[in-house]
Amino acid sequence: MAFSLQLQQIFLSHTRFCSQPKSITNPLISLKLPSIHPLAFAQNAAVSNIDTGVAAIDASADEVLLPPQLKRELMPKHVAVIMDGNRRWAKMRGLPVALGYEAGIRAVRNLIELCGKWGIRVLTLFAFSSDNWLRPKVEVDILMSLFERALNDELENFARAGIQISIIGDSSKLPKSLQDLIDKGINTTKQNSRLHLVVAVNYSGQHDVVQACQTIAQKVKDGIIETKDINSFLIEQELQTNCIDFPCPDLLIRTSGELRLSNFLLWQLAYAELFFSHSHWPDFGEAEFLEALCSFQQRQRRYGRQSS
Ligand SMILES: CC(C)=CCC/C(C)=C/CC/C(C)=C/COP(=O)(O)OP(=O)(O)O
Repeated sequence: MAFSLQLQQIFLSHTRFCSQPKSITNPLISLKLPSIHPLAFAQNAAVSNIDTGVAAIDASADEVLLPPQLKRELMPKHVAVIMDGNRRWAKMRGLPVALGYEAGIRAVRNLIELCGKWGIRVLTLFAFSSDNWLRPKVEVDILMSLFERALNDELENFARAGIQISIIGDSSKLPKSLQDLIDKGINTTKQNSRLHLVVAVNYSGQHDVVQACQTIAQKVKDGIIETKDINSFLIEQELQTNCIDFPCPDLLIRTSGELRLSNFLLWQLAYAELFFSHSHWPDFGEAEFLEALCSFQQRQRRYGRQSS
């Protein structure tokens, strides 16, 4: 993608903030160019616009329709969401759990549309944690069939709306029909660049770090890299989010009043701003998203620097 190349060129021209060599033929980074670490920007006033995402969204700036409360230059590039409270929403209404999840999927559709309209580049949704297998089988089955139906219903719309889909997590444990549909979705949307929708299914943030460590340890053992080469950029490239141009969320939203991360994107959330909403996920609509974004735009992101 053009904007990703542009950012990576900027990154490569600001090498003093990274300890590893930046040649793209270097074996350390041969598979994928390094992603942009927030610290690289935070320490360099010359590229401070990139810190706020301006350069990144210029490519589609004409199509971005923001409400007056939001400033384009302060929009997050990557928003991640823990969509909590679907069952509670259903129980409060005396409805079966399945209807809570169906309402949750309507809220997902709405949020995807808003992200596309407001120029957010990446939306990562925590749809199913690897701990969720511990739920009653009937509930897991409901969720799996709802994922499948939703994906099936939306695939054509994604293609039309320029949405790329990726999955993080271990999808090999999902029903085969869902795995096939996911493969189809990834293939048919891979050229799209308006919004990258990343769905975490059977995902564990701790496991992601463990598998990255295992891959890196193997590279050391095979003599591809030395222990002293291991740094945060190298680790980030081995995480499952290495498929995303902006792997670290700027903003994490969790609904339903719970104040925890629940094993979601543990490495990638290091510098994210956190927003906790009291709404249950099915009630999280435009007004609630706007509130989260306004709150985000009032934050001073310092990455450890002193306040200005
Ligand atoms: C295609 C796609 C991305 C679909 C997403 C569907 C969706 C809303 C999934 C949320 C799944 C989930 C396990 C939520 C957390 O608790 P909870 O909401 O089950 O229940 P709680 O009220 O007990 O917190």
